[in-house]
Amino acid sequence: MDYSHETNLKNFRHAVDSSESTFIIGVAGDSGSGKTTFTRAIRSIFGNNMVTTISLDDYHVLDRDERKRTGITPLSPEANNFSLLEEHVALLKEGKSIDKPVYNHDSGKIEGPVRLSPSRIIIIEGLHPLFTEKLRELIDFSIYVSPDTDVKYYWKIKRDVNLRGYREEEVLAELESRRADYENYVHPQIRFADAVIGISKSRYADIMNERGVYRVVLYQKKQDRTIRNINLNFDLFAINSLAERGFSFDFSIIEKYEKKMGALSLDGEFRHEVVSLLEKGIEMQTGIGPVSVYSDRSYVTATEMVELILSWRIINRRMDMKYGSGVSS
Ligand SMILES: Nc1ncnc2c1ncn2[C@@H]1O[C@H](COP(=O)(O)OP(=O)(O)OP(=O)(O)O)[C@@H](O)[C@H]1O
Ligand SMILES: O=C(CO)[C@H](O)[C@H](O)COP(=O)(O)O
Repeated sequence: MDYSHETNLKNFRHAVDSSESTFIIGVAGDSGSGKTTFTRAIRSIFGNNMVTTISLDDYHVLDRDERKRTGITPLSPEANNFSLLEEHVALLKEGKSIDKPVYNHDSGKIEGPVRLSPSRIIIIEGLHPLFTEKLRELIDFSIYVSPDTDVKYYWKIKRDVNLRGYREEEVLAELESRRADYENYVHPQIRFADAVIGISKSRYADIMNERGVYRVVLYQKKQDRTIRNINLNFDLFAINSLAERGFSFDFSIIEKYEKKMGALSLDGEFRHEVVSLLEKGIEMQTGIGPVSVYSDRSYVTATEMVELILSWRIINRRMDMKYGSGVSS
């Protein structure tokens, strides 16, 4: 579908295309917490060629053997080159290319460098995107992904055993050996994030469910203004007569991380019609349509709802940076 005739010049696509600087999104969280999964969804919502992702694993300075020998975990600041990362993010923000190292998860070795030229949006995802003040200044919008321990352990074991060649006992031992560094160096970044995604077991499904059904709470700092409100469409008649799967939601304002935050809690699976207005809004703003990830589905999960809501929030932030209060004119 081509929405270009419906968009005025002040849309997200125009804001992104006409700007010299790169919009930087930081996605922080523990290993196996769902950062890559979430980042991949945002990329497909915005269009893969508009967004480049950088994994902060590439900024490890100790390879796997060195970490094993010294007992230093990848979560420790000593295992990572933050000054190179800061230098690179600053260059990318100015639209300049970088020569980036590469951490090879198969061999456990540091390789490269490879040349990387920035696209208009860059997502830096990893253990420490919000670790230093300089990084926090450079990042325009930040997300912390925070699944409960039982969910995280299940995901991490499944991923590392099936895709990274580890045995379950090795993954559990590794998780145990990282616990203190997680608490000391990774989790404290949560208070700097613009949005926090909490994930826990759904009341409608087991942790080990194939459809990805979880309870997801989106904590967000208050926004000064929105470019336009987009309704979610809870049609009670359609829900009563059509929905065959359960869901629930609630919203409250809570005091968290020393500030007031909105907490939107979504659980279960929602009829696709609920998010269709939101999808249309995103399609019009990005000039990409239909939002290909979910358009042909009867149901979306709470995680997918949050991916769409956060994409809308990112669009708002980018447009606000470009046009400020003149955005709706
Ligand atoms: N929202 C989700 N719903 C269902 N499963 C998920 C979700 N997010 C993550 N997973 C599962 O958890 C595994 C790990 O997720 P992912 O690779 O995204 O984590 P990560 O934070 O990027 O990890 P790392 O930093 O170690 O690369 C995935 O392979 C997937 O099986
Ligand atoms: O915490 C991690 C983030 O993905 C990894 O464990 C870290 O990057 C080291 O990778 P590997 O376990 O493959 O040596």
